[in-house]
Amino acid sequence: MVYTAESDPLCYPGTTVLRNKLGLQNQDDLDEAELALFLIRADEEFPYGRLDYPHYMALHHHLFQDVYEWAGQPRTIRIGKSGNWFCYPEYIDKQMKAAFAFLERLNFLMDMLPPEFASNAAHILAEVNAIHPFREGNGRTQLAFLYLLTDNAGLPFGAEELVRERVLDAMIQSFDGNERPLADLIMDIISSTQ
Ligand SMILES: Nc1ncnc2c1ncn2[C@@H]1O[C@H](COP(=O)(O)OP(=O)(O)OP(=O)(O)O)[C@@H](O)[C@H]1O
Repeated sequence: MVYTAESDPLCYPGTTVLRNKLGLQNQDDLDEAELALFLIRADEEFPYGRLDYPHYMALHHHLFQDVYEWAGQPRTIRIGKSGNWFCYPEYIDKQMKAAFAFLERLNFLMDMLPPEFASNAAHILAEVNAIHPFREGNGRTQLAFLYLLTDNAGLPFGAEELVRERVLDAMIQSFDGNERPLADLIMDIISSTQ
């Protein structure tokens, strides 16, 4: 996804292409390789963890370790999308700790009725999206983490509900303070019978 970014030391000089382990300096080539390598890692077993902040970072590392040196590490520059600026990097650590403390207080969303699970999971995802801890790969890490939350709660995960436009619209609305579409989407995901 294209970001509004400040001059970025993570990019090859004079470009908006992120430095990568493959040495690819063309964005289309990088997109293609990144997706292929991500899909291989997404198919593997995810790292074990406590559904906490370190686990979230480990998940990103797992998914993007073949592409970026900084996989699993928070970004250091300010970024935004379509006029929405995400958490300034100096506050990422504090905000992530707060989001994951909330999740722990809710006992990681276990033993909840589906609508309660959906609205709380939507809130966690909305928070983590507004923080946007990584320079790239946030959306895919969010959805991988949602899968871990459903799995831990013994709920199904209907991946067929993940229609790109619907996910994007729900995330953007959550950024603007309306978490309802995201909760409805999660409700459909966990109601899946496929
Ligand atoms: N204008 C916006 N405001 C808030 N959130 C947005 C906006 N545009 C996209 N997003 C969210 O940002 C996330 C995508 O972040 P990023 O591009 O870092 O992840 P990705 O995994 O590389 O991309 P994608 O999710 O598109 O595959 C998604 O959750 C998306 O819904």
